[in-house]
Amino acid sequence: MRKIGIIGLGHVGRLLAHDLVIANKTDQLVLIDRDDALAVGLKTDLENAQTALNTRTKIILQDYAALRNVDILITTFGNSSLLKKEQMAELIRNGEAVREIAPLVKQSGFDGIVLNISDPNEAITAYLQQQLALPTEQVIGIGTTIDTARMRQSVAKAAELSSQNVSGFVYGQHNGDKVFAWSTVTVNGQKLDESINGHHLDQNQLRINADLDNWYTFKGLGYSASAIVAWTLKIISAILGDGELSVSVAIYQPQYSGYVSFPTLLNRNGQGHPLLFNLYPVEVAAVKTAVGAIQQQLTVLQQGGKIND
Ligand SMILES: NC(=O)c1ccc[n+]([C@@H]2O[C@H](COP(=O)([O-])OP(=O)(O)OC[C@H]3O[C@@H](n4cnc5c(N)ncnc54)[C@H](O)[C@@H]3O)[C@@H](O)[C@H]2O)c1
Repeated sequence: MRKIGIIGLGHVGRLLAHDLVIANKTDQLVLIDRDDALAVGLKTDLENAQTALNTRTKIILQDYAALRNVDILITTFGNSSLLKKEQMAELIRNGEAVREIAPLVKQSGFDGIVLNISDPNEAITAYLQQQLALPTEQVIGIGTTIDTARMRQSVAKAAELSSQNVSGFVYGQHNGDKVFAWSTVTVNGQKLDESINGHHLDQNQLRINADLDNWYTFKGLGYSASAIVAWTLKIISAILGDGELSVSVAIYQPQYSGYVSFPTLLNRNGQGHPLLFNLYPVEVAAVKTAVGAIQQQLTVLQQGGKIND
């Protein structure tokens, strides 16, 4: 039996719940939010939706104890409207949410895989791992998955190809010290310093275009959900046993003694092997800078940062 939990039923959590039910990706779904009316509304809507389906997902509401035998717990708590003010504005609030949620998850006896979406992603993932006291392999964050997808799409558009032809990764810190590791990027096996499909690609412009996608999404919608949910579903499939997936996710990287977004092979056990590329020295230095920035945020969280506004 497949069982998934979601904590936080805002834009991301509720779209994810919808897709899991519609595509029959789980047998049981535990839904939790601090807003009772929102949780009840979502459960009712999803149960009504199932009248049009030939499949059935059992929905369990607001019950931390039901997380005991969950395979994957997706954390999507937060307040994404704060991002309009400042990219790291959720740090303190989401730190408080971790301190509220973690004892309840622990008490349930949960021993599955945590996939954290909440931001600032790497620091909140690291803090969740510490507060849940689970092995690092079991606690991963979505990290720079979307940044990587946007980078590949930016390269693909410039080369007039589909993004399936592009490989390579963004390392570091989602929405912060992102490291576009151009040394890892290839288009059908060709490095970017060669002419690609008749185009000479400018890395600065590629980066600007990738970042612009984020800007347009937030300016128009005020949040982002579709891309993150699509990649979360791909990761869930890999963890539930459909094979292995290489993504740039927030993992504990012993080489850097901390959590950082790093290309990794995900499989049934959660974090599989980190993928080790020969980065340019400037890229290694940038990853170290990102690790330092993530560690600073983690220190704020560990010191019990409080909201003073
Ligand atoms: N890493 C990425 O690429 C990426 C992309 C999109 C969103 N995000 C992040 O994901 C998180 C969710 O985004 P969203 O747009 O759905 O946010 P949202 O503000 O729409 O919803 C957050 C939900 O979390 C709930 N919540 C807050 N604290 C809680 C707690 N202690 N216990 C239970 N529920 C709690 C709120 O009631 C709300 O329903 C945010 O942190 C956002 O920044 C990350």
